Amino acid sequence: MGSKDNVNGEHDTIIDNDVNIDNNNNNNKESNEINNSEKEDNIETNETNEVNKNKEDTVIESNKNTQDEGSLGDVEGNIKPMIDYGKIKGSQDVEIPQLLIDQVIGHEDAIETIKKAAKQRRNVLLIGEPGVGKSMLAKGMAEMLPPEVLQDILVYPNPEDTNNPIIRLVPSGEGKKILKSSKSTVSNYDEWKTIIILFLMVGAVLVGFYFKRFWETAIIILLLFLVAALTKLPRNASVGPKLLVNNADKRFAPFIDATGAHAGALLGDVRHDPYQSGGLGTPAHERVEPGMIHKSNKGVLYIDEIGTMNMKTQQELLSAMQEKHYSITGQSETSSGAMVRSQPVPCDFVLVASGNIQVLEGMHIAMRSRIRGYGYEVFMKDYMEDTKENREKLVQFVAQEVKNDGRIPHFSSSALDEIIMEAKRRSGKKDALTLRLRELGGLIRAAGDFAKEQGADLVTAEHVVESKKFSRTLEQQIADRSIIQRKEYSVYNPKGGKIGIVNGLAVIGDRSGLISPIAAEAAPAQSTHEGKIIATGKLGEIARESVQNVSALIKKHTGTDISHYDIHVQFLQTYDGVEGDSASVSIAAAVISAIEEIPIDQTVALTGSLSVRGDVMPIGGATAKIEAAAEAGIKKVIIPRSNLKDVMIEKKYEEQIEIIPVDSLSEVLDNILVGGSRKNNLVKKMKAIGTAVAEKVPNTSIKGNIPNKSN
Ligand SMILES: Nc1ncnc2c1ncn2[C@@H]1O[C@H](COP(=O)(O)OP(=O)(O)OP(=O)(O)O)[C@@H](O)[C@H]1O
Repeated sequence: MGSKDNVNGEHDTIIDNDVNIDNNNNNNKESNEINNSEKEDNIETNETNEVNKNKEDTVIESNKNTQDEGSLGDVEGNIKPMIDYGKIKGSQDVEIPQLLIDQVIGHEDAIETIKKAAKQRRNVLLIGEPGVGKSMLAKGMAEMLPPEVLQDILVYPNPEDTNNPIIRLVPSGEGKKILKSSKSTVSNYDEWKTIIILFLMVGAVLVGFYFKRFWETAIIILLLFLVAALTKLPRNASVGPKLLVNNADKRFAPFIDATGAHAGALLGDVRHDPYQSGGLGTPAHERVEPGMIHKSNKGVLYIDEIGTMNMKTQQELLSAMQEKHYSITGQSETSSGAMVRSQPVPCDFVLVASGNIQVLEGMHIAMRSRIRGYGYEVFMKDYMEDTKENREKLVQFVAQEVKNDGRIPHFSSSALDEIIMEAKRRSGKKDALTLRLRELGGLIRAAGDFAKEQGADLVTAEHVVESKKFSRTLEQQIADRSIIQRKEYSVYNPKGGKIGIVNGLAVIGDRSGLISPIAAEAAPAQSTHEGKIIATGKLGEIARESVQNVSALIKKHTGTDISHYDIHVQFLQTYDGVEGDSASVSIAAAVISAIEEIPIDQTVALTGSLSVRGDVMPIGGATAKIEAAAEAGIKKVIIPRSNLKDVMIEKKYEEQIEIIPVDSLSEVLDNILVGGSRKNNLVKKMKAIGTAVAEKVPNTSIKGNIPNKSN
């Protein structure tokens, strides 16, 4: 991009790269090589210079902007730390708060709500992107619930009805003691029984020998043996309770993650016992298994993606929440466990449900209403403001991640700077830092692993930068490969000018840019009434819409009625899932180029969403798109002006690509079409579209162009 050069006044203006194509050759639809000659039609010279001067202003401004926000260095090249580290040399010097809730970064409002909910034992629904800290908040909430109210739950045999085991609650820690004493009672009884029988057997042998009555002695011994064996069998009456929930020695209220749990694990179950008939099997109470709702009694039950849980289970969960106790029974109807139903087991938990916004669709309507009525709903942020305090919090986050991982070295201040910078880039916004911290944690671990591999004691900025290369997401890897493939098969070629072909830009996944060439062809309509827009593939709808949007503008300002044409639009080698709205400006440019037979500069790539008025509206993923264009060898990239503040390209791309922010379609055409008077005539006419926008944004290149009323 040459940002520093430009700031220092040594900017390469786009005049240098501007190209002229002989107007007389414009009827020829074949590719035209761009030449760097200064041949301009005299009539157009003054205006072109004006346009180019304005372009310079615009480019300088854009580069300044990315310089300010996207670089660690200042204009002189001095490295400016992201925060004032003071005495802190690295993450090893950063204090980590004791409580988990204080380790959660960037969700002040959500933390406030969680604290309130913990105090009043309210349910909470957390909605947000993956990896922003939802389960961390839920765990933090459990730490805030009072542990002194915890109870142990025991299940006893019911002598009156063996299929209805008895439930008993005792203060936490008592359960273990009861179990121990009942076990020792049983074992003492067994020991005494064995000693007495042995004693009787020895006595019988001695008496038998003394009186020489061997047959009688043998029979007595056999009988004693039988008695011993039979008294072992019916254990039911003598065995003690089973400890269902043990909260002994717990410092905090339980946090149970029931994400993806099936009904048995969630609600409790009674195990099947094939030998239970005839009283020979395991007693019913010993087969009772607690559910997560019981284990989380007096604590937090956390369920991520609650909408994926089946409705029946959600309904049961709801009744457990309402009643605060739930009897345990066998979940499988065909199992002997289904005959058993325990007395109600307490399950007084606080529910923290979470997921992304789609999760609401699968959520039981009464469950949502219950949370709303007896709790709070929180929409989590995925970025926080880029302030000094928040940067410091990110440093704390790095220290936490290093400590939690336990296998990587600490981060030096330069590495911390690099992480803050990456958080900025990943937010996709100028004044923001990402809160998708699980993924940022991935980069921290990758950089740590790399530093360790290199035998370093501290992670440095270089380690972070290097590790970004091998910790690329799948989408980034797909995008990289597609760039190579497309280059190999000449799907696009960043050279010269071509009629009807434009280098569009798209995003796959979260933040991976992709060159998406679009081809348009215009032929006189076959139908006598009206031309057709023929667009293929998944993005056909967007193509049609885009051409329709632009048709009124073209007719009004160029006099060309596109309904006299059949227009074909094709996305060359486009992947499924490429988001398409940002292609609308590109499609419009390709169609205008095809109709007007003016070539498009292939060294330029383009992104933007087009309004019916011809305004270029903001799009997502500006940074990723610009970086993809630079990777693909593109020299200039046109983006909506309103996206300029979001641009934070990596330093290595800054020298490679020039960013041209625009407001209107006419500016797009001005920057992307090549040619002399033909192009200039068209742009001049199209300028009329942008006038309204120019009034709003005075520093655009539209200055001085008056709408041509004659058109
Ligand atoms: N706001 C945050 N503050 C501190 N650490 C965070 C934050 N968000 C995420 N992390 C880190 O990322 C890890 C994963 O976060 P967590 O499991 O809470 O995300 P989540 O929103 O529940 O994700 P998912 O919906 O995919 O389960 C945490 O253990 C922590 O290391």
